[in-house]
Amino acid sequence: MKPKLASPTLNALRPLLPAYAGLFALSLFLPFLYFSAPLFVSQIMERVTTSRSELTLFFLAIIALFLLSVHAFLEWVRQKALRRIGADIDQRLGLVLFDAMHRPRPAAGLNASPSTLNDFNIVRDTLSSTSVSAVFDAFWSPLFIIAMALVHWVFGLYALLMVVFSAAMSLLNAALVKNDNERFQRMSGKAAEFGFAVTRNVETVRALGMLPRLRDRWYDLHGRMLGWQQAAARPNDIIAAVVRFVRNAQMVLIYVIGIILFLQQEVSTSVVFIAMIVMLRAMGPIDSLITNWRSYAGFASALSRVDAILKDATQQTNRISLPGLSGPLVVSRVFASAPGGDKPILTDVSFSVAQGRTVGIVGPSGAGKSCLARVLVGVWPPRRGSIAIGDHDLSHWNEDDLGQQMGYMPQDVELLPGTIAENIARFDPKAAEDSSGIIAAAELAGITDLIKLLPEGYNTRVGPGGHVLSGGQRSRIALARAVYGMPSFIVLDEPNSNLDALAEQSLMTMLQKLQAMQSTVLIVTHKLNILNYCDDVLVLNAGTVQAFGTRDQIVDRIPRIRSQPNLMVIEGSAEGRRS
Ligand SMILES: Nc1ncnc2c1ncn2[C@@H]1O[C@H](COP(=O)(O)OP(=O)(O)OP(=O)(O)O)[C@@H](O)[C@H]1O
Repeated sequence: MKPKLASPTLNALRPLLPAYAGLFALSLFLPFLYFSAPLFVSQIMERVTTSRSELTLFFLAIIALFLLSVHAFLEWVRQKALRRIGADIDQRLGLVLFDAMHRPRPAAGLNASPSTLNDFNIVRDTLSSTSVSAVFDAFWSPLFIIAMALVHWVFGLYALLMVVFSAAMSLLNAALVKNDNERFQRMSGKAAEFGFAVTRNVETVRALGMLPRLRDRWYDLHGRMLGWQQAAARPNDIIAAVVRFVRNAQMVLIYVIGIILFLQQEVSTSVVFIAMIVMLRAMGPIDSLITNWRSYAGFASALSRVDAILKDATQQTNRISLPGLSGPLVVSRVFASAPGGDKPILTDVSFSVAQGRTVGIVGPSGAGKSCLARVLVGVWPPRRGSIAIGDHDLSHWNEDDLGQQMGYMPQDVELLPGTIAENIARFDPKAAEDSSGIIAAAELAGITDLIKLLPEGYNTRVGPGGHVLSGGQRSRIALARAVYGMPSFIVLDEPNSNLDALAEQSLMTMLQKLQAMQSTVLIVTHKLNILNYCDDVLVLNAGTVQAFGTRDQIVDRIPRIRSQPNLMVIEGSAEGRRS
């Protein structure tokens, strides 16, 4: 069995090893071809200048041009291979990463940021760019040193000393800038996220006169980021200057060594010339590794962030797809907190709902109602306890299959970039051929009149650059999206908070139709009129079930529910709670 690498990203790219091996083999020929031009010059100096033969010059030129064209061709093949490797990396990891970014991960929650895709671009580009060929070329530096030693051992020793010096400088540089560079990367992410949050909330920011303060705060983060970048660059600049000086000086020194050897009649002048060229070739790749340290450091930190996202990515694909959702909902002893958080939000929540019943979930702000809604639809996995529909625990389902059989409307509705039809159909490509499901969902949600008023009806585009919908219009389209496919299990989180009286009436009609269709519906609400359309009521307070029972039982037992339009704290025992 092949040993597993610590990096899940590199593990996933293992099948590309033969491609890299091919690239390495190709890189094997290139160093030899580097010698074409210097050999041509030395041959001219040795043969043509003494024989004065133009024919020799002509043949030497033909050979040199042929070798140079082979060199150019192999370089082109190498670039093409690298580009193909880049496309392959994208194919292998692009979808997996996008998927993993949007799934909850037990250890870290859902904390992928928009810059994660940028990190992936850095990883892909580095692994398919000249950064790779530079490493391969550097691998051949010892060959050049041997070549120099074959010419004369003094040249070999000198080249070896130079390579060791440059490598030591490179390692020293990496060690000196490591911490500052990591701080720079972290601060760069923070500044970008802060700027992104301000851009997203620009209207509130301007309306409340917050722009100057937020600008200053962003500039503070930005300034700190630049500070760490400069701190990381400082040792690098000094080392780069030293390396540059040594690089320039080494040409002088090799000439001095060469001429001394020439004076001692140990080598010819053309050999000194070749030694100088070979020296350049030996040092070139190592110099470029040192100069490119920033891109290698950027690659390492981008790789570690992509690795963190991919670590738990395999869990989802292992789950099986189960048959359709049907049967009672049984929530038993559920404890939950936000993904990646420790603070308990739901504590020991248990209740069961027979199929086809409509349950109103009420309770004061911060009681955990939205958290319960998220747990019920599986986007927040419970810490402990189980949620089952029929005979199946929801945690055993494949998340995507489960989602397609459920309806969910979140508290803050945001539609995705696309048409109204695509949003209602949850971007199901089959809906483009058969729109009956979209129309049925729109009719059930009572939004056909609303759609008729839109500039291009179902084909109206929403999202950046598209038609701007009002909050109420968005909520109503999200309702149609929730009932698309006539799911038998639906969770609606404050569906009527943005609705006018007419739209609220459509919602009530929809609830009645869903009851007739035997769909189980759970509605989080602050507006108590909706309870008239519920069979059961669950009262949540401070993350625990305070009361659960039939509507009449609960509403009669807690008179304050009726009298308070905005339910604050509901008093009463948890009697009548089913578990
Ligand atoms: N994404 C989150 N990360 C961490 N904590 C969260 C998150 N969302 C909610 N909480 C916390 O969970 C608790 C319950 O929040 P929740 O949104 O479920 O309340 P709610 O009953 O729906 O309130 P409201 O009626 O105001 O919508 C709150 O204390 C909140 O701070």
